[in-house]
Amino acid sequence: MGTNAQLPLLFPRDAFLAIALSAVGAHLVFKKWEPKQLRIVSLLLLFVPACLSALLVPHYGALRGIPLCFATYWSALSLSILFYRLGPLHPLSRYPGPLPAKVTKLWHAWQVHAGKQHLYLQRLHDKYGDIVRIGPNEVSIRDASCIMPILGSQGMPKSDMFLGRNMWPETAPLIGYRDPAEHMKRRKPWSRAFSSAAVREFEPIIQQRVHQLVEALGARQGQVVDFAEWISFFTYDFMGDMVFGGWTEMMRDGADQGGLWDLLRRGLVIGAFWGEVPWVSYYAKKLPWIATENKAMRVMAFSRTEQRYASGSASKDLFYYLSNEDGAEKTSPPRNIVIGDGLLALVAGSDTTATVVANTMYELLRHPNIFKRLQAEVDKFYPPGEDSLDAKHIKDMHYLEAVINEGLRMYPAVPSGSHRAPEVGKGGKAVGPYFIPEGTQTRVHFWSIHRDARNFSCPETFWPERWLVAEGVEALPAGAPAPLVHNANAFTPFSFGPYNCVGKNIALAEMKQLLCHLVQKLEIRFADGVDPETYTRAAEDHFVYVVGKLPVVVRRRD
Ligand code: HEM
Repeated sequence: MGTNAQLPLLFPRDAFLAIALSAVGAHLVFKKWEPKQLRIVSLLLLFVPACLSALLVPHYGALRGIPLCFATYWSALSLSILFYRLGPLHPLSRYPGPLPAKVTKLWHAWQVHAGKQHLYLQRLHDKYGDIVRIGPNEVSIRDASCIMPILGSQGMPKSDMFLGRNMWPETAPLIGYRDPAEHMKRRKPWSRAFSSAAVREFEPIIQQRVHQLVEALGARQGQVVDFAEWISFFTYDFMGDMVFGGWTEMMRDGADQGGLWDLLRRGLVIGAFWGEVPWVSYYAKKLPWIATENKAMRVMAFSRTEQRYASGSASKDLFYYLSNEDGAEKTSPPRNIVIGDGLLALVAGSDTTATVVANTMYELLRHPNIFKRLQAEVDKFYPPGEDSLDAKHIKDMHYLEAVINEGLRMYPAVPSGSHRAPEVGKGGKAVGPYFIPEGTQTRVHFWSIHRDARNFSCPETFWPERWLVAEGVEALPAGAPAPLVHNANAFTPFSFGPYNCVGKNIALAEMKQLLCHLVQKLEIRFADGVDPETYTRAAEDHFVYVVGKLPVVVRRRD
């Protein structure tokens, strides 16, 4: 009996084979169910090989048998994954892309973390074509005909990218809702808040904050100021007013004294990384230092929300709609949802608008003739003495609109788009000339589409006139490339379809008012010795396009 107990279950060769086959089995489990729970992952990666060691210990003893078993199991698992991802059986095998990206999503996540994702993806599209495999289960698309089938109402729902980005799953904000019906329901108060009528209610806040910015810059005339920083001060102060009826006073202080900015920006960078590899975030969020950082942000958001609940509505700010103070819904949403959405508005509305205005100003400063033409239009509608804070002429200012459109075209605030994925259980979706298999993260790369000569003539040139020519407002100037290529359907800075930017109306109103008043009141030039290219080089794509310093000198015009 004692002798039988020591008999090995299998000969060494069969034992190794059994271990390798078990690893392939584990791969199939990971592939089919994508388990994230630590208990199940540990079971598959640690417990199973630990048990299988029993097959080798009788041959090699515990000291060699256990490590040998683990090495065999993990190697077989890695090889199984590698061969599948690179092999012809993978559903994305027909799509080209860089080898490391096909092997692991960590490759692309690293590019995202480095902040140059927008340029990296543009290079990939130039090299591989309109569809590129940028992860084992992910593609990027640069084909304007795919915008509607991917992003439109019959398109794809959101992917799990936002599960990774979201700091606290229990306070999922609107942007993270994957279920189309839930998303539509949750978007209703936002749509009420940003209807054309409601946006007019925000005009006095815009005017007051625009006036404050121009005064603050005017008070610093002759000094070097970082225009990009001041625009961010402005957008944060404005969004604080618009969302919560008041929060920050960065323009008054000339600084982010509460440290809100740093906290949110760090969240943006790490969130962009996690969005690429949601399973990493699942574990990372449990790490003590990340948990502490999350907590700081949460405490800040909670305290502001509590204050706003306590003070009630002095005006119809966004909170008024989000918390159902307008009484449009039968039941009010729980506080955690309101907190999540309030914070989303602050982040989604501040950095995006700031980045577009800073980039547009950068191009205006590089093209003094365009700046002059804009100034001439502003002076025509708002001659000296006329209050350019009164929005009455803005709708007639076609050149202002063209300048802003051109800024949005060249510098979409979300350059690399947000992810979608075919509906679960449908097997995949045909999108233009492509078939996207189920489980494939899919993005439309706005940056590349906006800078594609098939969509826009001279795509790398800041040329606002293109918008006027395209609308028939003026003729194509002599010497311009004819015919004008202008694919309006390819212009999607606010995305497209049911998940598009809900704040588009307010963002446009804010940017027009701001640029109009700035140009009426101030002369602006690059500070001496500034190399404008440094500004473009410093820009980074962390889901939102983040700009560097833009040192300028201003002079009052009156
Ligand atoms: C120039 C300024 C802005 C640009 C270029 C911009 C662009 C975008 C883009 C590209 C998306 C992603 C849509 C998608 O997933 O397909 C988005 C979403 C969103 N934006 Fe904006 N945005 C801007 C300003 C604002 C403002 C001022 C607000 C106001 C709070 C705002 C609120 C939102 C929200 C809540 C979402 C999520 C919508 C949803 O999931 O239903 N954005 N934005």
